[in-house]
Amino acid sequence: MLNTVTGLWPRWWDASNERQKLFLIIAITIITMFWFFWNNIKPKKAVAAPFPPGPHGLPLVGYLPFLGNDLHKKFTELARSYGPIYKLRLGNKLCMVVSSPPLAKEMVRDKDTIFGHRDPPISARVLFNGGNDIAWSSYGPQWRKMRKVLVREVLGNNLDASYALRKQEVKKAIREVYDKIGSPIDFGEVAYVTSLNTVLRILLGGGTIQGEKWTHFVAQFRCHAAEMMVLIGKPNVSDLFPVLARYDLQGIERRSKRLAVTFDQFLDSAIEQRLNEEKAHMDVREDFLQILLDLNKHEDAATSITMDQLKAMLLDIFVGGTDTTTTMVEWTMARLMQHQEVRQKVYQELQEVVGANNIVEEFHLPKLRYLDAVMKETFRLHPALPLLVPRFSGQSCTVGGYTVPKGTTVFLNVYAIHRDPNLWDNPLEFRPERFLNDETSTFDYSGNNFQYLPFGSGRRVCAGLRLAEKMLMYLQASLLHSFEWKLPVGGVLELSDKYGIVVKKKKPLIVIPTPRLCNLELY
Ligand code: HEM
Repeated sequence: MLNTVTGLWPRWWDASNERQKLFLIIAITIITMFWFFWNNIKPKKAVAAPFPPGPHGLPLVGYLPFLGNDLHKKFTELARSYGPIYKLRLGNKLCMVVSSPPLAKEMVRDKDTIFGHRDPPISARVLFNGGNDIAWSSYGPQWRKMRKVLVREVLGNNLDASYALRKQEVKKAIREVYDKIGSPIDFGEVAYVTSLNTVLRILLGGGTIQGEKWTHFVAQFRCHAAEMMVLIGKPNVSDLFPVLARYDLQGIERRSKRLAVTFDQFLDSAIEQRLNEEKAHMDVREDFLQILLDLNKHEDAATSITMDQLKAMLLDIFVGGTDTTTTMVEWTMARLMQHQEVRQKVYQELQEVVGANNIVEEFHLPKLRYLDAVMKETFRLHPALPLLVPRFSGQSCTVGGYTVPKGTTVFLNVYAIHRDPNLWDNPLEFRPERFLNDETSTFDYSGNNFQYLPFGSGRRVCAGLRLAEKMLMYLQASLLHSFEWKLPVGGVLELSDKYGIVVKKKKPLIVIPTPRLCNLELY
């Protein structure tokens, strides 16, 4: 029996071994098939896109200590090492910098609602009605309505109506320069005083404040405006480290609150005076204040605005239009001083289009094609806002295949795009003719070509574009047509810039005017 059993055992063992092998083979096949099926058929779990590359900073402060003073240049330099999109941490804030046309398009055209938000600094939040103006408010119904009111109701049909007010100020500027014929003058100061007067005149100057009273009003406004620009432009520890905001270590919030009250009182008194003029049926010329007061009385919810919105919009137009215009007029003149042959062509065009016995009028402007190219080339090399107004991502998304988390501050580096040798021939050369070529003659300021974005692009493109174009060309053409300008003997032309909310010339442009027009009554 035992023998039988032991005799059977090896055979059974062999057989059972075979069975085990078979079982093993079947099991492996099933597991392999299952694994294959699982990996290939089941819906794939999304693998998160990586973060963009970027420089490492220090704990707590991030890259802040390495930024230096010229943010636009530092950001351009970093793009050479890290590519067209990179990240860096500034204090508590995650920031990204984008500097190529395809990525700019992806951001402000394809994903415009995500990047249509802003993250205003505390100073702007305090000064601009809680950040509920146009420039600082986030994308949403309030911003959409305010922007529509500005673009359609205020600037839409009324720009031509306010031409008389612009003309009055430009004529005044020409007279003032004429009084200084032959002596060196600070061209930026002339441009600033004229821009300030022009913007305030079209905003508030249609009423009865005239003469000495107006001069005093402008002088006061100038002081407050200067402080406002300092407060908005100053890096604030409270913005970079929100946990410290309650201590207001630099006193910026406190000063902004005080200034906000001053502006409020200032605008209140201008509004009150206008309402009194209305009551007394005085003859008031159509300025933006009048248009906005009429909208304040509208019943229609789509266009009516509150008094707070009215004041915020007046400040937006003021801030948007003054420093930017001044800076661009000064840069253009500096470039013309550097390039005599370009200057001669501008004068030749003015001679043909306007003539020596006339002053420049706004209807001449569309015919000044060469001057237009000069301004575009100046904007290319010296965009007034080289990083635009920073955007803020409202939700997480990807750009260029990289993750951009919700709440990231995004800078679009227009300065780098405008000077990119892959996009522009000899990009550092000042050559207005490039805007008269077939390829580039279609470049305009609307932001539709992502290679050229001096006024931004997408939904948040500059809301005052039409006014800006008119003011800039009119002022520049008038100052050029009325005078020859030259550098003082031994004067050196400096073209370096200084970073700020608006990137200005580092050193003032000092030039000497001489009259060009034969008819002295034109001055
Ligand atoms: C040379 C003149 C000017 C330049 C270079 C300029 C440039 C710019 C730029 C780059 C932006 C940001 C765009 C973006 O984020 O994509 C902007 C926004 C804005 N600008 Fe201008 N600007 C000028 C004149 C004006 C004028 C005259 C006004 C007044 C009506 C104005 C009102 C605004 C407003 C309200 C915004 C905010 C738009 C928004 O966030 O929706 N700007 N500007």
